Amino acid sequence: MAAAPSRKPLMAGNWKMNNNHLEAIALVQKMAFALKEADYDAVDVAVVPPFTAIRSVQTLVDADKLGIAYGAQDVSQHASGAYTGEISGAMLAKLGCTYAVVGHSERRQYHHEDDAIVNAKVKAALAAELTPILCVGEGLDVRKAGEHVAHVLAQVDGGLEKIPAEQAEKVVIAYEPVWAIGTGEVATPRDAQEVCAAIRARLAELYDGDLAGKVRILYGGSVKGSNVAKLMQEADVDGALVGGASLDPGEFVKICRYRDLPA
Ligand SMILES: O=C[C@H](O)COP(=O)(O)O
Repeated sequence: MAAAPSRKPLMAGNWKMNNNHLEAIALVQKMAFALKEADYDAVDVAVVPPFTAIRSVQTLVDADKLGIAYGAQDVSQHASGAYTGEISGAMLAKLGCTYAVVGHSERRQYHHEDDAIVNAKVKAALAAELTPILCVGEGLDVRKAGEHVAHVLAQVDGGLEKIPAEQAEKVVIAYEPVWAIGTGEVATPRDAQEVCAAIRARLAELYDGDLAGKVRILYGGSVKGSNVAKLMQEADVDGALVGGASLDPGEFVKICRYRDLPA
């Protein structure tokens, strides 16, 4: 069963530390050339370039009135001040960013971001009216121990701590099992659905009303044109956070058009 019609799928390409600002322009131009109105009607399309390319992407998107949204790969937990190297939510909002990825496993692993920092970053993004894409996911050891659901739900609890419902409903959650990131080893649709459904059930416990039904939950980890259609058939998978495949415009457009692909 596919995602509920009330949740428009989101396909977001996280470029990670790839593409300078000139390469970014070329990539977005190629995507924009291929994507048609019907594609944007069917899915929200976003690119997440490195900070240094955001201004160039903004200029292109504005000049050509493109339907592609964009965001940042991280955001500071602080609003302003003496934080060398940090980029604030307000700065990103001023650049027209819609999204800020928060708590990506690479930030958690290489920059020691724990749930408290991730929670502060989610709050900072929301305060700047950015949509946080809150990343959660277990490592291989946790999965092998059968503790993946509990691990991910603890990250959801931590990331959303003290965030009121009117703010939480704007958050996008990305389930990215660490063992599937950049490895070519995609989670099975069943694995993805198990955890995405558990996340939605947790949202229903944390928040009243239909919030859980509104929040988009993405899957990320080795998503490609060859596996996206099957993943998107799952009821609680509302899109994908795509790494490597988003660097190839043809492949990313294929992912955005998953409906045309055989499942
Ligand atoms: O943010 C994206 C994820 O880390 C997935 O990366 P990947 O598609 O290269 O596995």
